[in-house]
Amino acid sequence: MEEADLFYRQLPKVELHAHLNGSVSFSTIEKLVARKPHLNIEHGMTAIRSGQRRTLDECFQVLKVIHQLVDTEEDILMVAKDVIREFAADGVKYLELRSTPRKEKTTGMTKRRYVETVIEAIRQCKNEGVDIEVRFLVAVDRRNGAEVAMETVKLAEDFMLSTGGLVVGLDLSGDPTVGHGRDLLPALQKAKNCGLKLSLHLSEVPSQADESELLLNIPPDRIGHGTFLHPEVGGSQSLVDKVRKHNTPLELCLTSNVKGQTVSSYSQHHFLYWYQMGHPSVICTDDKGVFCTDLSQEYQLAASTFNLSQEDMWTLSQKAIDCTFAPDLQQQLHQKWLELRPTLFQL
Ligand SMILES: CNc1ncnc2c1ncn2[C@@H]1O[C@H](COP(=O)(O)O)[C@@H](O)[C@H]1O
Ligand SMILES: [Zn+2]
Repeated sequence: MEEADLFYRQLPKVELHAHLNGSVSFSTIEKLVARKPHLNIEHGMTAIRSGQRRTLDECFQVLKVIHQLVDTEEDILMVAKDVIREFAADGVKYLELRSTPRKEKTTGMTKRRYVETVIEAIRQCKNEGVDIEVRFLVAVDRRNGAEVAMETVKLAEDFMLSTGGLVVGLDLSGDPTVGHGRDLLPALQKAKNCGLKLSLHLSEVPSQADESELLLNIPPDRIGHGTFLHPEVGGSQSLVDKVRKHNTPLELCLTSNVKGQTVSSYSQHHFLYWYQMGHPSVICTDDKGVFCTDLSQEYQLAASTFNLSQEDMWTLSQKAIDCTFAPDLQQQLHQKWLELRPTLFQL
């Protein structure tokens, strides 16, 4: 392994934006395919390799293929445990996973059981001594509308209260070209009021300025992507001001945006805009399986693209601790970072 690779792998990291089914690795896909040969799914259908580009719409098709492969309780348990172990092996010390409980008829289990299964995976990894803290965000898929969103919020609230703090929040995701955030506002507001933290995908595609304006008024606790918020790309100063006023951290996923073609190249990524402003910006993977990446690679890409030093990247990873939805763990994580620092900078 090259020295730079080793540095980014050993760098302790925080992952805040990872969709469970988008994070399924090649080796887990192989196990799933072996369980379901009749589906005739090949790996080319579940991932977008280096140098390949897809439209965002095609990315959602890929996620649908993965959903076909991950459709029983055993699958979900295996996938969640594999994903957690892989993040841990990549040097992630704190992970916030998010996933959408699917309709009972597509998985044979209730949405409640779906969430319980992911929680079980988190608990099993903890008992096995995997060196990572994991928290969970229940995801609302915007394509399913207001009523399902409200049900999901209730489910998330129940789990927040019954899991001793493992469920910390709610994610809003799904195809950004479908539906309007306005309809989901009551559900999101309710989530916020009952103490769930909110991470919302905002302005992932152009022409969502109105929706973003509305959703930023809630306000969310973190923003996923925010690709088109700033004026240079069709957003507006008023959107930027809102984000700045609340100091709302952004979850930035370089490879996801480049492969999904909402950003034309790494050097054009809006990471630079926010980072230069000193705004809290957290590098994340989004869907490490689909986009064939991992968090160390994303850190390394940001460093090489924007000419940042290892020291800069250290600071970026350390600051991400303050953006987690687990305030009870932040002090302990800072301590861990301080303990690990000497070994890293001796390389
Ligand atoms: C690429 N950009 C993206 N934009 C918006 N939503 C995305 C996404 N990538 C993934 N998801 C959301 O995560 C689900 C898959 O994981 P789970 O089944 O929930 O674990 C997708 O169906 C979509 O709702
Ligand atoms: Zn996402």
